[in-house]
Amino acid sequence: MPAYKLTYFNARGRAEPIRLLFAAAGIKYEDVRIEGADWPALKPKTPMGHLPILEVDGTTLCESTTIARFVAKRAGMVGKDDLEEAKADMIVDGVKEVFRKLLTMFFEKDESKKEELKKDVFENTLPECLRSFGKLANPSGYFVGDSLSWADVEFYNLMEMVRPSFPGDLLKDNANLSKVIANVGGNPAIAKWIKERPESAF
Ligand SMILES: N[C@@H](CCC(=O)N[C@@H](CS)C(=O)NCC(=O)O)C(=O)O
Repeated sequence: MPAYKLTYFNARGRAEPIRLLFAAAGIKYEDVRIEGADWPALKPKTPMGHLPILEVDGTTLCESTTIARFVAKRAGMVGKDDLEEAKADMIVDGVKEVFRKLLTMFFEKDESKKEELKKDVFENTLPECLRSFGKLANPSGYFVGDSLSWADVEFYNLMEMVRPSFPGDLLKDNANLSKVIANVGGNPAIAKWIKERPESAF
């Protein structure tokens, strides 16, 4: 059995979709969380100078979406054929667009600019994304086929990130997306991971 070692900071951030996928697949891995103080020494040893990285069978992978796709492939969670795979990729790329805007907002130092970005994300980006995604998810609550894929997991993770700072229920008029959330959150292995995972700010 391959040995997997995932290295990131003690945060959910860009590593959490990968951890959720490992959990869903029941694949054992080492969940290494480094301290900020240890990063300068590790950085030059990583393939592109950032985290997360995944070490597997003597190869070190980086880029969180690449790693998530790789784990999803090993778990049989990318879709049944190339069209389903492309649809799952499309959803994940859409999720990452929103994620990028959220990060820009979180790290903005100028308070008035931050407020503007926040308004734009919550009044435009997110509602538009949810409207589109709601039409792309099927009524059983999956983006592709009739079982959990990494697209569902990435979407779930995005919603976990935005929900605490969004006033009201983001998905109240969106039955398909509510079902996606229920399918992912109700997966016993994922629910167990969420209950037991280490505390982290983000
Ligand atoms: N596109 C990369 C971005 C990775 C990235 O920016 N990682 C941050 C942590 S979330 C990092 O390593 N920051 C420390 C640094 O760049 O020195 C990915 O998705 O993995």
